[in-house]
Amino acid sequence: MEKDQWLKGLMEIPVTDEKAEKEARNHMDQLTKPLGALGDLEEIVIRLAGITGETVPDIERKGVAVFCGDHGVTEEGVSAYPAEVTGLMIGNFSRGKAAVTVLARRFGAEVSVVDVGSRLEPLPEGVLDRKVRFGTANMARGPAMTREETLKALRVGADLALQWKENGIQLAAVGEMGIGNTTSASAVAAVLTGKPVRELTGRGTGLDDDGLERKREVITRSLEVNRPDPADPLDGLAKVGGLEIAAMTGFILGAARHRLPVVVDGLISTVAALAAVRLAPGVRACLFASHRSAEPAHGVLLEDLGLKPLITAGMRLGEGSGAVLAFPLFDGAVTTAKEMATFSELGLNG
Ligand SMILES: O=C(O)c1ccc[n+]([C@@H]2O[C@H](COP(=O)([O-])O)[C@@H](O)[C@H]2O)c1
Ligand SMILES: Cc1cc2nc[nH]c2cc1C
Repeated sequence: MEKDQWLKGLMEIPVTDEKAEKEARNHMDQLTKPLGALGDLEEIVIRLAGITGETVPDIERKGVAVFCGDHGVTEEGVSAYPAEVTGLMIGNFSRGKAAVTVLARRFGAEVSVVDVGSRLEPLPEGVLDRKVRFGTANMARGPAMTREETLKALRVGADLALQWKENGIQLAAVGEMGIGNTTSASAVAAVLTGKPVRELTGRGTGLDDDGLERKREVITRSLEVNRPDPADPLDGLAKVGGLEIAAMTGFILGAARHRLPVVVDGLISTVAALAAVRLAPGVRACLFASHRSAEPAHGVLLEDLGLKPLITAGMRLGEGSGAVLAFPLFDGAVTTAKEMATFSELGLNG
C-alpha cells in the first residue's frame, strides 16, 4: 500500500509552463536572425522554458547517469560479446576511460555510474552500489525478475533523479551498460508498441545473420513464455526487461516529477522512456532525444514518443554517449537566447 502511494506520487508530473514557453518563443523570434533560422536550437530553448518555467533557463550543471545490469538471456547466445564485458566496462567507467566518461569530461558533465544489477563484485571505486540482484534470470525460460525487484530498481533511478535535482543538476542524460540488453529492450518495445518482433530486432553489438535470426527467435519465445500484459508497463519491464532498464524508467519518471529535463540516448534508454510515458503521459514533455541509433527499433520508439533526434551519427553504443554528445547543442541554444541582440537593439522593428 505504502509502495503504491510512492509510485502514485512519482507519477504526479507537473504540467508544462505554457506562459514561459510563449515568452521563450517571443524572445527567440526577436533575436537578430531570420525567423526560425536556428531550427532545433530554438525548439530546445522553448521546450526547456516549458519544463523549467524560466524563459531562458540556466543549464550550466549537467549530468549523465549510467545504469548497469546483467542479463540472464545472454545464455541464449544473443550478443556478439560475452556477458563478462558488462563488469569489465563498469571498471572502465570507474577509471574514466569509456566513451561516455571521456565525452563527459570533454563537455563538462558530471557522471554517476550506478550498478543496479550487474554480476560484478566487489564494485570498483566511485560506482554507486544499488544492486537489486546479480543479473536477471533468463527470460526465454521464465520472468526476468519479479515485480518487487522491478519496483526496487525503479526506485533506485527515481531516488537518483531527486538527489540530482536537490544537488543543482539542471540538465540530465541517461544511459546504460548491459550485455544482452538490446534483446530485452526489443522485447519490451514489442510489448509496448504491439509491433512485430522482426521489425524491432537489430544486431546490437554486431550479430551476424545467424545470430540475428536466433535473437528474433529468443525474443519471440520469451514473449510466448511470459505473456506480458501490454496495458501494464511494469509487467513488461519485469518479465522481459532488465534491472538497468527499470532503473532508467524510474530515473526518467523522477526527473519529470521534479522538472529536470532529461536527454535519452539510444534504443535501451528510449524504451525505458516509453515505459515511463505509458505510466505517466506527462513525462513526454520533459524528454529530449539526442540521436537516432542504428538499431531499427529506435526509430519506431522515437516516432511513438513524438521525439525528433538532434543528431544522426549512426551510433549504437549506449552508455549515454550520444546524449552527452548532444549537450553542446543545448549550450549553444541557451547561449544564443542569452547573448544575441534583438532587432529592437539594432534599431529595427523585427
Ligand atoms: O544505444 C543503442 O542503441 C545500442 C545499440 C546496440 C548496443 N548497445 C550497447 O551494447 C550492449 C547491448 O548490446 P547486445 O548486443 O549485447 O544486446 C549494451 O551495453 C548497450 O549499451 C547500445
Ligand atoms: C566493449 C563494449 C562497450 C559498451 N558500451 C556500451 N555497450 C557496450 C558493449 C561493448 C561490447
